Amino acid sequence: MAAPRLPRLALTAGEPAGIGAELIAKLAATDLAADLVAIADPELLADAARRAGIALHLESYDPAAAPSSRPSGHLRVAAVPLRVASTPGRLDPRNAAYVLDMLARAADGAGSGEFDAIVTAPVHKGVVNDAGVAFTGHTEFFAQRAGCDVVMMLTAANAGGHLRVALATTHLPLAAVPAAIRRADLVGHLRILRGDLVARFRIATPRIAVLGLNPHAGEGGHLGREEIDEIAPAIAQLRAEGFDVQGPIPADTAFVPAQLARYDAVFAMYHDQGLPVLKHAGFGHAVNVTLGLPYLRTSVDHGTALDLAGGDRADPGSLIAATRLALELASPTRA
Ligand SMILES: NC(=O)c1ccc[n+]([C@@H]2O[C@H](COP(=O)([O-])OP(=O)(O)OC[C@H]3O[C@@H](n4cnc5c(N)ncnc54)[C@H](O)[C@@H]3O)[C@@H](O)[C@H]2O)c1
Ligand SMILES: N[C@H](C(=O)O)[C@H](O)COP(=O)(O)O
Repeated sequence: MAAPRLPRLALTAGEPAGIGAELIAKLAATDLAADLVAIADPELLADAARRAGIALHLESYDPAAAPSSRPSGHLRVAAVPLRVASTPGRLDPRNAAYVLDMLARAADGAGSGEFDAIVTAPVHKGVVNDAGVAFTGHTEFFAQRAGCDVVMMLTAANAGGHLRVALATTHLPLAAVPAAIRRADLVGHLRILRGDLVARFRIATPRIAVLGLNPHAGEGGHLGREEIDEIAPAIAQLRAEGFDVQGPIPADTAFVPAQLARYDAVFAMYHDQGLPVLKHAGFGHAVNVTLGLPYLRTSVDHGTALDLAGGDRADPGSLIAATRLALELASPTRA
């Protein structure tokens, strides 16, 4: 019997002034058995590899060629040209279009089944906005392009298991969060979270902890009403449908080990309620997964690290973990 085909993964190189190209060169230098296609400027990749002292052999990617694994140090590239030469550590809004072109190429390829999953290196949200394009992150970009609602979840290996933190809201100012905590949205996002925990993560009956928004989950309404008006009704609706969803749980104690052991995932109300805990536990090896897309997308747990760009100082641990997770979870869509 023929061996199952490896999933074909699109790797986007992210902000050119950051560490993305170096990370991709380091990933290519591993012996990870995968059908990897970098989406990037080939010269930028070659330059990053040289600066990091990595022997990288780039080949041009032919979408019609049979999927194949690659020898260590080899990488196929779907070329997207930089708009202007890039200097490590120096953002240039003129290259925002390059960043968006890479994401669009990956999204279109994944949407058409050319790629089984997308793995993204970090982008700089600010410089894309400085270029005049409203952009809050990959998660929202891919959701908008696919025309669907999504959930951001980060996962990290934890003593004896996995810490998974999903977010009710993503990249918005803290002042805008309370207005975004709405029963219907919470129900929709919890359905996506549960659906992908079952379908992709193979957890038959996921147990989900839903956090409160306010201190002590609102203290019975004395410290805020979102728990009473929006979060508890969303939980009650889903519990009536048979979901194993508990809460609203006070966020300050939700992450103590005895509590965490009861759940497969924690659903936090906002970015900096959930992600500092996850990154404290697993920074450098955790993975960001976008749930709800028609294809799989994983990413690193860190940013562009402009302070490290242009040498051999970036740790590729999270990109390697994101690639491994994509290989594990992606279902090949082509024969
Ligand atoms: N997946 C993504 O695209 C993603 C994720 C997070 C942040 N960002 C963006 O990155 C930009 C910079 O964000 P930031 O400065 O808050 O966070 P950052 O993660 O870039 O840097 C935080 C600290 O971690 C270090 N660091 C980050 N990655 C590292 C690596 N691989 N190896 C070793 N050290 C590493 C940096 O040197 C810095 O000291 C922002 O625009 C932010 O929006 C993008
Ligand atoms: N919220 C993510 C984090 O803090 O790691 C990060 O900003 C990346 O988000 P996107 O994957 O949406 O770009």
